[in-house]
Amino acid sequence: MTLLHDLEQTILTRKDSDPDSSWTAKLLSKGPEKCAEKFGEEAIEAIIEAVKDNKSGLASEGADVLYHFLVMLAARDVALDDVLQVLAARQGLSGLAEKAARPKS
Ligand SMILES: N=c1c2ncn([C@@H]3O[C@H](COP(=O)(O)OP(=O)(O)OP(=O)(O)O)[C@@H](O)[C@H]3O)c2ncn1[C@@H]1O[C@H](COP(=O)(O)O)[C@@H](O)[C@H]1O
Repeated sequence: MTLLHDLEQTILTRKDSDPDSSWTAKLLSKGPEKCAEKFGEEAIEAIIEAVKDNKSGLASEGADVLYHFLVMLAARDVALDDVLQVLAARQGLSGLAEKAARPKS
């Protein structure tokens, strides 16, 4: 399991959680459209840091982008592995896509 897979699993558990119990649960309770909107906001914040060449800011906003991307995927029932398999296939690794997406821990 990768760190992103672990985070995906945590986010999925929040789908059944009380919205008042966590930020993730609250965001998911607002629906896929709100999750997508939030992802867009975070992406813009990352773009701003990249344009400013603020490396630490870009790393921090990049983490927000990855987290909100996973929330957006979860809200639409798309698995991280579905995304990673597309990437792997583009590298000519379609037969090895699952292995590439989910290295043994
Ligand atoms: N990785 C993250 C993560 N990254 C960013 N965020 C939250 O995303 C929110 C977005 O930042 P903003 O500044 O836009 O938030 P805001 O201004 O409070 O929100 P708005 O008023 O704009 O809606 C912040 O509240 C951050 O804390 C995260 N919240 C949770 N996680 C992880 O998700 C998992 C589940 O966390 P809980 O939701 O706390 O259960 C844990 O592993 C957490 O580490």
